Amino acid sequence: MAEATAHPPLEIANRKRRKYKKGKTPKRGEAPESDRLDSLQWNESLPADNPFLVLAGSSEGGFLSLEEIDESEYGLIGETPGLEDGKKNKKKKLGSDMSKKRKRENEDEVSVDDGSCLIDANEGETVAKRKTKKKKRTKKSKGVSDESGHLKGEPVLEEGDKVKLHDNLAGDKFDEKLILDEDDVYAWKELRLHPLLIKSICRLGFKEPTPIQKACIPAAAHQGKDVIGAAETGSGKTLAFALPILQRLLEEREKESRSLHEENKSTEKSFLEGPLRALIITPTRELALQVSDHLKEAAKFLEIQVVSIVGGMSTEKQERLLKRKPEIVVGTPGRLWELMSAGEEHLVELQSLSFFVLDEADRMIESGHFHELQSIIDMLPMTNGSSQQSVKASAMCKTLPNLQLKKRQTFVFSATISLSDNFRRKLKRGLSSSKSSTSDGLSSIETLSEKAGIRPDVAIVDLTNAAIMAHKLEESFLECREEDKEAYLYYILSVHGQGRTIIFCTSIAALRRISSILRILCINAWTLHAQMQQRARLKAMDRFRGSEHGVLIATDVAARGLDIPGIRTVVHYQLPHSAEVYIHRSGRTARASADGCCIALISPSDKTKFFALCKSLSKESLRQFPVDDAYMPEILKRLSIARQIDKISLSNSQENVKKSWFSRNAELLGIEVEESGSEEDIVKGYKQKKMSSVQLKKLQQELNDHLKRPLQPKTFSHRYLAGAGVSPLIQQQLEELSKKNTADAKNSNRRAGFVVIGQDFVEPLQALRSSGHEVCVSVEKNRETQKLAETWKRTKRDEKKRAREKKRNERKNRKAKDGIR
Ligand SMILES: Nc1ncnc2c1ncn2[C@@H]1O[C@H](COP(=O)(O)OP(=O)(O)OP(=O)(O)O)[C@@H](O)[C@H]1O
Repeated sequence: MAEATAHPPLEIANRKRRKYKKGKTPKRGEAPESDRLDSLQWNESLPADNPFLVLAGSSEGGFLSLEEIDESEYGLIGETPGLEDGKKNKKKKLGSDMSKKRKRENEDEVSVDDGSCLIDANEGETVAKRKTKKKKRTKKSKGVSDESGHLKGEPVLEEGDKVKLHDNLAGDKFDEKLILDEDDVYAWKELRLHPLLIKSICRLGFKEPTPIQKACIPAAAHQGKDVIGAAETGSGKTLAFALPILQRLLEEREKESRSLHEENKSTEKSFLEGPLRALIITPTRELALQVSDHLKEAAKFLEIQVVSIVGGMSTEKQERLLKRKPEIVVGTPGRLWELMSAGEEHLVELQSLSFFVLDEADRMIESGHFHELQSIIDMLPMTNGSSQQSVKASAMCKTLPNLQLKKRQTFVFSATISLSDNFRRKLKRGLSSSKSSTSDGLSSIETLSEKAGIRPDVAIVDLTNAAIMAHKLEESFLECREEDKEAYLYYILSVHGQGRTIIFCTSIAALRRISSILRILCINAWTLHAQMQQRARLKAMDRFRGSEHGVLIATDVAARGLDIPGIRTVVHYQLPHSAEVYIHRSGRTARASADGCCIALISPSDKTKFFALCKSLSKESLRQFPVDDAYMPEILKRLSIARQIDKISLSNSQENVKKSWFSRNAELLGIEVEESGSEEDIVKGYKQKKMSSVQLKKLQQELNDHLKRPLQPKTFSHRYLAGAGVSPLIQQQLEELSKKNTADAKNSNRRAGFVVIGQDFVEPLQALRSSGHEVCVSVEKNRETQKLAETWKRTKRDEKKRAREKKRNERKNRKAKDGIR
């Protein structure tokens, strides 16, 4: 059954994302022996005082676009106790909930911008009231989404609120389905969280706190301490700072309503609107939106507004949202500072700010937005200010109960924070309180923490393990020539393309190129980079989230914090700028309790960088990603056609852009444009255009023919319908067809026509586990091996020399003896 194209199952296969065909066999461009890692030479150009060991950030440019330049700096100073494996992950649900929500928000531009959330803790009548109010408000600010159109509710918290809240936990009011019972989340009990928070946790299905949550929540929520927290990627750091914030806000409300009750004052008070209590800053927009979603999920049963303030979205809408006085604001430094410097009331009245959070703190200090962050920090009231200052603060905040004028807590979190002993000692001694204190040799993250007002009794929770990477992550590399990277990427996606994959590039140019090639090859890939409109960025993220085997090609804008369930593979198409970025990029997979793998594509020019990276992460060996070379001829054939198509399409579109620019400008100037050049040139131009369009059609047809057939290894026998890379569904259909064919053959006394042999897709992680082998990547060891090899060669050379001399001497002696005779 060689002509498989005629078969209906294969017709189905053709409609699938990946298309296959057996093709001719051009030779795979093998990397020269000298380029292979096994024979890697210590590159003398790597200086003894390795520049990659210095973690330095550029000081110019935009925050996002800076992640898309072609320079690298590696180096991590890590010291760390192990991280327990103690988390159970139900994040899929959360992830899909969030994704659905974002989808809803995306449908309405306004709601995306808004990102505010009202979490309702009131009884039925209040809900009714709120509904009417909501209608009014929606009328006022046309187009505001349901979620962000939250209205001021009127909760009545009285004596015995706790009991009421417990009743809420019983679930009579909320018809929300909880994944877990209160009994299932017993492990959370010791953290003494508010019952409504426990209910949210039941809803999220998180059976037990992760180690970072266990360590941070008591210190932050009950001891009122500042926290510097470091733990591996995907370990639940967001809730580690979010839960203490919500806990304290809830406790304060209860106390306040109790004291109002004691004073026999009306306890009918809205907690929805109030001064800003928590300001959370993240380095990227997507992360800010994700963190605010996460907070909303955690605060599902509370009456707390969370608003996200990020760039790329309507400022007016965000101002409107801030007028509702949300207690929690999550944002990026650029837009926050833009609004603050314009005097946005809610953002500049910071006397009652109780929480200041820097998520992915080490990223904040690296580039352009540091100045904006610094300006925001300068606006914050001092945490350990004099009593005079407190008096001033109290005077300014007449509306605030004393309760809320407590000292501010600062949380600094990341997966890659390393604090010097000097800083730890300094913390013990007590930091100087002045904001103008200059860095006395402290690294920037330390200066930042100090300036943000970290107090001396800060809880430092460092749970990063010695390897720093997520413990269920399997790292690997694939060595190839620069020009073969596209082929190997296609190999990974087509032979092993199971689950979601993120491909990281450092430059937007590379991202554009590979996304165009992959699209021509019918692999539907979405892109994410800083030059995209925010709307398009969110759309790409949503589509990627919604596609089970989706492919996202991203710059380092997506490297930090993004939590998308089901990412099985991370491909480092280009190596990142620093070891930190490598850790964060790789951490998009193997999150919470899931596993995953990352593959770094290493060309000869990447080796120096790669060695430096391995050295700074203390890696001596790494697994080589296994490649079945038998697939490469067909892959290279497809790729060669795709490149030709890409080239023609690119030059056509460039021509069109040029033309449209010219005619547009001519139109603006009111000039009539005539075809330039001689008649001969014009005819030649038309001919060329026609030729290129004919060629394009021909190439497209040729590629379609290749893609119609399953991707098969060169050794594949035509007697079989299916080879590797056939999805389980197609495999099953082919087997049924085969059975039918065999039965028909029996009935008509013919020999059975075909046999089906195939295999399910093997995802990269499985392939790596089954046949990836360890290769030494330590520069020192490579140097030692090289020395040994050189010594061995020298010994051999000497031995040969000695043998030759011996022979020569023997010959001489023989001749001398013969002469004497
Ligand atoms: N106690 C828990 N049990 C199970 N899953 C949890 C728990 N806490 C958080 N999660 C889930 O784990 C995932 C990762 O959490 P989060 O995004 O907070 O990680 P992170 O440590 O901030 O990662 P990164 O360093 O990459 O930013 C999320 O999907 C979250 O819902």
